[in-house]
Amino acid sequence: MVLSDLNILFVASEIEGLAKTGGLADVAKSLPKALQSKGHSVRVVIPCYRSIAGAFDAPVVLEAAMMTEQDVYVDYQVRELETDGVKVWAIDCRPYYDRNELYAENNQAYYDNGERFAFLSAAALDLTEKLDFCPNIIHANDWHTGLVPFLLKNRHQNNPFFAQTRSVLSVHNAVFKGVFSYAELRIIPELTRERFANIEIDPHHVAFLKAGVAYADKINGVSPNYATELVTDLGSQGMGWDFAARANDLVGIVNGCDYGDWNPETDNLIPQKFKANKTSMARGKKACKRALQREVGLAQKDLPMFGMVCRLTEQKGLQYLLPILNHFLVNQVQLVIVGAGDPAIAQQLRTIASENESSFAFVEAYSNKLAHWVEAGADFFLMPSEFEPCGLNQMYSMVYGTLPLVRNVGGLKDTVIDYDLNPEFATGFVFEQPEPMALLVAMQRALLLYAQDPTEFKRVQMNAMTCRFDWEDSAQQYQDLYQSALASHKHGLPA
Ligand SMILES: Nc1ncnc2c1ncn2[C@@H]1O[C@H](COP(=O)(O)OP(=O)(O)O[C@H]2O[C@H](CO)[C@@H](O)[C@H](O)[C@H]2O)[C@@H](O)[C@H]1O
Repeated sequence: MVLSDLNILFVASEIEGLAKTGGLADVAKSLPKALQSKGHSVRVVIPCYRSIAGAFDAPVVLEAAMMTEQDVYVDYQVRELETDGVKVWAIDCRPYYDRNELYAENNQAYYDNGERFAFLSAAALDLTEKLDFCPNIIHANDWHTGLVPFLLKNRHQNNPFFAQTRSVLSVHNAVFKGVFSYAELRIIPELTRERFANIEIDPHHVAFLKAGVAYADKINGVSPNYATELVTDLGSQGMGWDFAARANDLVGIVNGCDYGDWNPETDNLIPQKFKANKTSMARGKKACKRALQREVGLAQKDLPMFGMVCRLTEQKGLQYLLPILNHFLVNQVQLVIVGAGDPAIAQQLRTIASENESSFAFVEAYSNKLAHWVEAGADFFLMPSEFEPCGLNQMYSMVYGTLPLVRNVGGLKDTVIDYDLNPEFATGFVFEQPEPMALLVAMQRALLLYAQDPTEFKRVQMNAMTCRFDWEDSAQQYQDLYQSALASHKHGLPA
């Protein structure tokens, strides 16, 4: 097998540029692009959501019907789009995907998500055969596509088209398992004919993520440290046994940073571009900070600024920040949070913002422009996550000279070097304990460096700006993982 010549079918529920709610989308755009530039033929399969601009005008490359239940066929079309030179096959099946959002509305998951994403997995296999794109590797991502490896082994095990195909599952976030009852999954007849104890969470429910973990030929967590956490009870969020059973096939591969999108020298979204030298950075960041202050209504002063951009969930560590926020804002400091999600967290942030109008801004939104502005204009970027499989914003922050302040978990541990532990190579600040006081102490440490030693602060910013997390390196590791999947026997059903 010539390794630069693989056919790779990358199946995901979102992709940056077309449909995005979080970091999975960034990976679904950047990794296929990096793999393609290594010479592989890559196709990305996603649902054709209503929100994808121009999707319904994109050319139809396949009209198909897939049998779901006995004698029941579901019609679908495949529309061909492109992001950054990579072909995307969007499954146009309007009853499932023509909705306002991707997964949920008003914080309420769609009632038929089990069926919608079971269909995505089954149709990905159906369409690749009908389009005669014979994949060496099918790369599934998270629970949404966890049934891909399951179906490859339980539906297509004797299909000659897939005789040489192996599957890989990337785990971006094991907290979401995709749990559905057998009764909800009638469109997957394999699951109505018999029970699969190895993917069940109880006699009536299966978890799509367990299906992916049980049946993929190879599995990876999205950072080396996350891969080690996944085999523990705590880090796997209840799936430690499943991951431990596959420990020999589990590796960690850190995500990269797409420097085409995130780079202060070329970023057309930010108010002033800047380079990785002290003068350019100081001027550029100052202009970006002023613009950000104006945009979010903060006092236009030369104050140290902390930023945060995230989904509002406990994962992101807001429960550590909220109790200390008022206390921290007593300092000569500013803080801006851009986020959307949990209404209760949003309400608390709104209240604190109304009490601290000149020093704290909360923008309840999902805004790519503001994400770039915060990365460029802030001095520090907060990621006090309870858990963080990899994290991308800490890498984005670094290249903008915005020092990440992170908890020592998951991929944050693999990517940020703490100032006090290793001043020479430091790129940010790291704290250990999952508690508000530990976060506060780290924030005070960051402030101290900023206020007491501006020259040293700039040196650390330069460290961060010149640190590289290239997708090319990660793609090389995925290529190695694909190779080991291809070398593995087409094993039968796991016990
Ligand atoms: N309000 C907002 N406005 C604008 N942009 C916003 C935003 N909220 C989030 N984003 C953007 O969404 C992405 C978030 O990426 P992360 O990796 O930090 O988190 P996420 O938890 O979604 O991803 C999961 O998958 C990724 C990919 O593997 C892992 O890195 C991560 O640890 C794991 O939890 C970034 O591009 C960020 O800028």
